[in-house]
Amino acid sequence: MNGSASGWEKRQLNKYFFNTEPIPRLSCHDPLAEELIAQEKPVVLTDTKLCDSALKWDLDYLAENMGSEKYMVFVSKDNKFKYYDEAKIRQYSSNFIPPTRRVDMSFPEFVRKLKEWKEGDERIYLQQGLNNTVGQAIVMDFLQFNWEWLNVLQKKNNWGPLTSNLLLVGMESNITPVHYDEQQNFFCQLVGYKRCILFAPEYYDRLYPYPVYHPHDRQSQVDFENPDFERFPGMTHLEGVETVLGPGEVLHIPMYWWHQIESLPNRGHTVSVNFWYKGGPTEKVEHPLKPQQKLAVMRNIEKMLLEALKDPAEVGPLLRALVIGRYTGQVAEGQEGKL
Ligand SMILES: O=C(O)CCC(=O)C(=O)O
Ligand SMILES: [Fe+2]
Repeated sequence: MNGSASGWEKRQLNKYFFNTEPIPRLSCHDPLAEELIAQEKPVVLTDTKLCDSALKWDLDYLAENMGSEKYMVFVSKDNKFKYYDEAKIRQYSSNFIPPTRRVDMSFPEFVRKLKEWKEGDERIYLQQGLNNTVGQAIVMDFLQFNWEWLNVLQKKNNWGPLTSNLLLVGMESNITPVHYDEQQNFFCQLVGYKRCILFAPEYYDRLYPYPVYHPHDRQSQVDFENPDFERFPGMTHLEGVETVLGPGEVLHIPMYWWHQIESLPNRGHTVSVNFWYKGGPTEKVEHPLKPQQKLAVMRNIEKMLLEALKDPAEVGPLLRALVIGRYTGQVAEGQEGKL
């Protein structure tokens, strides 16, 4: 993979400890592209014209047309912006220290901060769902998205409704650490370049997700830049797929696929917009279940246990008592599973 012609070079990419294969890059008219989407596999579509009307959404255009509403901007001391659920902090984790801080600001204020930024300052990342407060020009651009193409795919794949379009405006080198989402995603790059590293849902246990009650639910506990192999030995077996997404390109991130997204260093800021769709209803369940179906089952079991026990600290001992020596080859030591 050498994208120097399209504006980036391989040596700009962080070196990680796992191998990756390139994600297929196809025309949206190629039948294989639709096949991959139907099979819930990632694919880069190079010519959807999905957001061509938004390729002009640079900082000045957005500052002028986003309206005067305040937008969600995350502030980080380093280049990582790990998501956390504010409601889950209130519910269970009063001692949780958020790794980033949310500051709401108007778009012109955000752009001013971006332009004034210098090495050593805190980094910023705007992440805001598009809503009806945006100005008329943005509404017009939005209406010109290639909805026809999207609607056909949504129907073909039996997806649920579009739930939101997240607008992401980031600084070069910003990283959204590895996590999975519970929705289907068409991720559309508008300005600048993003490296997208994905892992299949079967890597669930090798990426060590936080427990569901935790504010970092759906995020991996693993840090690719500082991997702790003693604590997370399964990561040594990771194999990913990746691509660098440029303006006008769309990446399908299937539901439950792990992804880490990095704005390339030294290539300027980035603007992206995503399309999140609810997954389709499961029609006929076939066994063995697919990894993503097992993952959904595990999430439900975890949530039910928490609902019953009320205390996250009680979930682990109960699960250990249920499993060790009964569903595992290990002999129970009699204290592992203290209820
Ligand atoms: O672009 C990013 O930084 C993160 C995007 C993401 O995780 C998503 O669209 O699901
Ligand atoms: Fe995501």
